[in-house]
Amino acid sequence: MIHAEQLSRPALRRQLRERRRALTPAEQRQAARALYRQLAQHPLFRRARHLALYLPNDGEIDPALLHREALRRGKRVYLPLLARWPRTRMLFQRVDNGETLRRNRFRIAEPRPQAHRQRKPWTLDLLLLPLVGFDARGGRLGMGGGFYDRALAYRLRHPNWQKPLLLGLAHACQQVDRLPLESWDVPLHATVSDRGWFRGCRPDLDGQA
Ligand SMILES: Nc1nc2c(c(=O)[nH]1)N(C=O)[C@@H](CNc1ccc(C(=O)N[C@@H](CCC(=O)O)C(=O)O)cc1)CN2
Ligand SMILES: Nc1ncnc2c1ncn2[C@@H]1O[C@H](COP(=O)(O)OP(=O)(O)OP(=O)(O)O)[C@@H](O)[C@H]1O
Repeated sequence: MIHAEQLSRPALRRQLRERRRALTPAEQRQAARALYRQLAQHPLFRRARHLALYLPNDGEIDPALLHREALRRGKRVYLPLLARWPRTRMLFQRVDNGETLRRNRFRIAEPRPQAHRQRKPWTLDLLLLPLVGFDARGGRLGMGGGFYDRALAYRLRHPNWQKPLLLGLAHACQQVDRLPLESWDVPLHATVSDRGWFRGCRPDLDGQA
């Protein structure tokens, strides 16, 4: 496992991004299926009515099987959408099966903005977050844009607000021993990888299994 303290944040990001990009298509497919098995029957997924996930980029683990299953079970599925202004803002917008998407400035597909389909993050039940690196206590390293941290900043002001449940999705090889916690970092309740669950700042999640 990588010892995160010995590396700068950019160096750590570079190493971990290289790792996930190095996975072969067969390894990616296998990891996506293993992730699906970890989550599809879990009560936290089964109970969620409004859930946000992402379209994979740069070797991220692919939640497409969960996406399809969520739609099959009649859940509402949301994707991140970068706001035109301010450019640091990220919104969550509901998507339909087969809806045409466009590419944002990072070349990641996203829905065309439609205000009536957007939902405030604190009203979602479950948020599945992409990540570059994670640790076993809820630490998350993202792509460096601060988009998720900004969208979730209300959590730091309202620590008792429960929604949504924050689950990081990862390849097992993205785990590091300990990520330094920045003042704006919003800890994850847990991270789920193709090899299992890592409870973060909600040790009581066990009680919900
Ligand atoms: N799948 C997925 N969707 C997501 C995110 C994510 O991490 N994963 N985001 C989570 O925040 C937002 C996009 N954030 C991003 C931040 C930086 C880069 C990135 O690749 N930066 C390049 C430079 C690209 C450029 O400027 O043209 C780089 O660092 O190499 C990509 C996405 C919204 N959608
Ligand atoms: N709540 C916030 N308000 C204002 N700026 C923020 C907030 N959260 C993060 N930022 C800024 O965003 C920048 C990137 O943060 P960080 O490196 O933690 O991003 P990240 O978690 O890797 O990215 P992402 O959340 O997009 O995946 C930091 O310079 C930080 O100042």
